[in-house]
Amino acid sequence: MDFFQCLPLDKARDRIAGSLAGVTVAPETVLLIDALGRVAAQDLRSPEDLPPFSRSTVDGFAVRSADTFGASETAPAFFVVIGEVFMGQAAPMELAPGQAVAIPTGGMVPAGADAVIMLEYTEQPDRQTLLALKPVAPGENMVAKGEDVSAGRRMVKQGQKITPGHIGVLAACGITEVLVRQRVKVALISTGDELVDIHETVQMGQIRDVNSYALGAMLKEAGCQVTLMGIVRDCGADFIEALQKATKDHHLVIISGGSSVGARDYTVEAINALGDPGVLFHGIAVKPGKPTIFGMIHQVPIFGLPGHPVAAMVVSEQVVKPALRLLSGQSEYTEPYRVSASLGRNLASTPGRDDFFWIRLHPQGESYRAEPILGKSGLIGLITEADGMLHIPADQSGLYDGEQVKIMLTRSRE
Ligand SMILES: Nc1nc2c(c(=O)[nH]1)N[C@H]1C(S)=C(S)[C@@H](COP(=O)(O)OP(=O)(O)OC[C@H]3O[C@@H](n4cnc5c(N)ncnc54)[C@H](O)[C@@H]3O)O[C@H]1N2
Ligand code: MOO
Repeated sequence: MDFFQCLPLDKARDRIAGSLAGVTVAPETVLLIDALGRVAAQDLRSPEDLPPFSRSTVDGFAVRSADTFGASETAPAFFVVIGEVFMGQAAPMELAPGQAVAIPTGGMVPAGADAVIMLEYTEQPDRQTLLALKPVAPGENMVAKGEDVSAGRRMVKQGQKITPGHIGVLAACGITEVLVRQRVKVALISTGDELVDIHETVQMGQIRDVNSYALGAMLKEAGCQVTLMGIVRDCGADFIEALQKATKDHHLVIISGGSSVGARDYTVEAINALGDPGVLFHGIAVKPGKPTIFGMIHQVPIFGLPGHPVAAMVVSEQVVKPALRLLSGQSEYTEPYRVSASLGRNLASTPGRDDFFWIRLHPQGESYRAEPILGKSGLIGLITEADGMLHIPADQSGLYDGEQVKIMLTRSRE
């Protein structure tokens, strides 16, 4: 396979999606608190109304709203206070016209009442008498039974990533365990005779293995269970053994380095040797990231990423992450958050190739100025400055200084 026959990015993504159709990690049950960030393996519907009874949202008096009609400071509405609701207890009384009940924030609104008047808009000449100094509308200052979530409503959709909000609503319904997809188990292999692990001392000519750590961190952030398989020397037999081991216990394998055409490049041969269908493409029309490899060894997708760390990170973001979403059963593709910005300089791009630029955002008035971080793809130091990425699609030949662009955020400013 000739890697200079580069596949367009959209075709590469389609080929990956086609290969992963029906390949999804198995479900497992986890405790609610451990479900954060996991992908729901089933729809979750509320077994009950939330709140299960009407509740006050203020400290005040539960009343019939009609009884407060026309009330004002000069002509207050009169009520007889028939009792008090206590926090955490059922309200046993039923309000008749002209009656009011003292109620705390969160207390159960008694039968017959349809609104709560805030304490500060009332006066109590004595314990039994209440003056309402302004009217309240039906439903004011209270949450009706089932108003938050009605029984049977879908709270989480199968394939959705579970957020703190989902956890909250599930807790409110008393759901203690959730069926989610397993974390995608990813094995990372770095290749290259020049690489040493970060714990070792580097000799002249050697460099530390950046990709295992940078890619491992990206994948962990994406919710994967990551195994660093370490560095494999550029030798056919060792490499095949490492890859075989990785495919046995993982859902996805990433190899970095050894993807371009060269005497030491065993990745393609090894993937083809280990099982069908083998390599499905080698080379994508993307900069950086051209020498990317994708293959499947039986049901396990294998990515060969460029050795240059920054290029490997771009490909991870743009190509590996969509594959992870499919593997983890995520039903919806949510575009990464983008912010509008004005481009800070002219940027040339080659038509027929998708270009990605790392961007630093500078606040400018109500918006941002996008400053491209330009440098060779081997320079990892650049990326620490980046807030996001700019994509120039294959059908464009560049952008001008001052043009409005959309930046995909790769980090949040907290
Ligand atoms: N004649 C050509 N040479 C190259 C081309 C080309 O089109 N024609 N493409 C260049 C591009 S672009 C890239 S990217 C690299 C891809 O090469 P490989 O994927 O085979 O990777 P290596 O040769 O093993 O490494 C490239 C570079 O990255 C460093 N590296 C590798 N792994 C790591 C790691 N884990 N941590 C840190 N740095 C790593 C490695 O030392 C090399 O400097 O090919 C170009 N060549
Ligand atoms: O394609 Mo290389 O991956 O530009 O750095």
